Amino acid sequence: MESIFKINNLMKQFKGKTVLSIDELNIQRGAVTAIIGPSGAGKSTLLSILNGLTTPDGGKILFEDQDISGGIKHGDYNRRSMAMVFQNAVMFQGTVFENIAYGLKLRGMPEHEVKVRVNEVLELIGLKEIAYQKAETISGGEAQRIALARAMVFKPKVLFLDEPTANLDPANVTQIEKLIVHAKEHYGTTVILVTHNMFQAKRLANYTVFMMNGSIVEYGSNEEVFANPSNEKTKLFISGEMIY
Ligand SMILES: Nc1ncnc2c1ncn2[C@@H]1O[C@H](COP(=O)(O)OP(=O)(O)OP(=O)(O)O)[C@@H](O)[C@H]1O
Repeated sequence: MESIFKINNLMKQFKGKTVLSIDELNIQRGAVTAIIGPSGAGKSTLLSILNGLTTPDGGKILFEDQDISGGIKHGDYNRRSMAMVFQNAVMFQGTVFENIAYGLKLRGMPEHEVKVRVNEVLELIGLKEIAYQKAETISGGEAQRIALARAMVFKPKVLFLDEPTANLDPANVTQIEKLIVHAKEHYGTTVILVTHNMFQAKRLANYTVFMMNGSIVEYGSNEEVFANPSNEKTKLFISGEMIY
């Protein structure tokens, strides 16, 4: 398998405290990689560095063999290959359709093409019937599905998800997970998912990174990490026995 991201000797500090220290990490292209670990382990910081939004204080990070250690600027070509969804999505004013179409229009995509793309994702997320409803009137679960649709409509090379299903009911979780698998299988999207839900990591990921105190404790295929972890701390964490 080919690596889409390559990290070496990565270091990040906040106010003099080291919050991330990673010797080596290669993220596989076209796979779902889950990042798990206790609160404060550095998961979101790592995601933000991979996404080029946060710059590391040391080390090197390559995206498709280009050095992005200095971050990725707005309007940069690489910025357009990546999309990100956080928990608790915020809707723009306007309809559900307009929310999803907005970014494509901004990029100058012709109207008819926008329509085709947006309708395709609306179908996928099962929200076609509320396409013309005002976005501010929809439920939290629907908003989160729309946020994912807004990211997926670009068919991004990389999709970053930070706790995308936190606080959602099982039906919405299932819809979102289906969409993530669809992005991987039909668009060839590389998905990097931060989750507190161990079962979700197990269900969705091909690879899992287990982090603690800013470092990687274990990284491997899901079979390795969940069925046969090599580190005692991983065993405790995935069995729910770790107290932190
Ligand atoms: N902008 C910032 N300024 C200061 N400290 C920060 C900043 N962002 C993160 N940190 C600190 O860095 C450490 C790692 O935070 P991070 O959010 O990456 O952890 P996490 O594993 O994603 O946690 P959680 O699961 O709670 O979201 C924490 O100690 C946090 O307080």
